[in-house]
Amino acid sequence: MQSPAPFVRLGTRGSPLALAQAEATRDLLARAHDLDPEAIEIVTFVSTADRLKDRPLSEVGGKGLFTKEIDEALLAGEVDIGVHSAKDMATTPPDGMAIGAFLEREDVRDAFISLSVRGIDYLPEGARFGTSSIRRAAQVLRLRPDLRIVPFRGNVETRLKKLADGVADATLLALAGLKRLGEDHRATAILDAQTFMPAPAQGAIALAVRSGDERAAGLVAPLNHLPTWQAVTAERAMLAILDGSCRTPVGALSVFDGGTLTLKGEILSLDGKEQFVDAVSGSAGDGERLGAELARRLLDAAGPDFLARWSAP
Ligand SMILES: NCc1[nH]cc(CCC(=O)O)c1CC(=O)O
Repeated sequence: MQSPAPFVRLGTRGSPLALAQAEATRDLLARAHDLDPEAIEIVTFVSTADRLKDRPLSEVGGKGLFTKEIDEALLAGEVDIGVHSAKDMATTPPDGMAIGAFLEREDVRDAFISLSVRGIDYLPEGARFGTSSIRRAAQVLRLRPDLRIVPFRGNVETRLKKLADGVADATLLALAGLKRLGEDHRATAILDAQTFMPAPAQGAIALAVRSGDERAAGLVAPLNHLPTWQAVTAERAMLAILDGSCRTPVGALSVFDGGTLTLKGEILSLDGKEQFVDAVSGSAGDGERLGAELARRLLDAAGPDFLARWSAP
């Protein structure tokens, strides 16, 4: 006998973190619409980023690679909702797709993890720092130019295993991911977001839908968290102008004070020696404009050739 068609299908990558995010989405959908969670099917995809996991993302082409396969399945009608880490998404959604909601953001900060020392300052001269993020590498090198950056890709578990195997002396991971995996006790220290600005949209989960799919849009709408939407919109608008493809180190931090959003941002040279930081404030609903304004200010300060000089190959 054929089993009944699922009520709604979620598309996700198959990593433990991606699955945890899809399961959280399923539970929120079930609760918001009084559905049996069993009626919500989770369909997993292997992304290009997962297949090319031995090469730095800045090399293989960046953000769209985490979402491509899921985007295609969504457009083909094989799934109804794509569940993504917002920081892995291209700043412009592919044709025919829209972001229907951002779930309430987790902690935006990065966690420092080491099995030998309690903070970046304590690493011995020339220690190996494992990261494939050009933002994290630049931020770490800015403080500790003596450290050696070693490539460190793979999912969260793989990276923790690499640390245990001695591939590097320390690494940085998003605290949000560790929390969602119940692994935040692995954090040796939590970095201050003002000095170690997170990636734009870090800690937020985006729900993608087909443009014009009213049913899917209606399903995800109650899950949208407005302050997250506003903050992530501002951060992604900044990123869209600075660099949409992961090739320039960019950090961002949104802070709310009542209805006012302050967006702080930075761009760095790959070696961390040059850094431009600025902030803009305005109405929280004006994120697109705030992000664009901050990006222009940073570009003006850095000079016209900064991005060309300091983009990853
Ligand atoms: N690029 C990989 C990625 N994409 C999202 C997260 C963490 C979860 C999040 O930011 O929501 C991670 C891992 C990491 O940076 O440690």
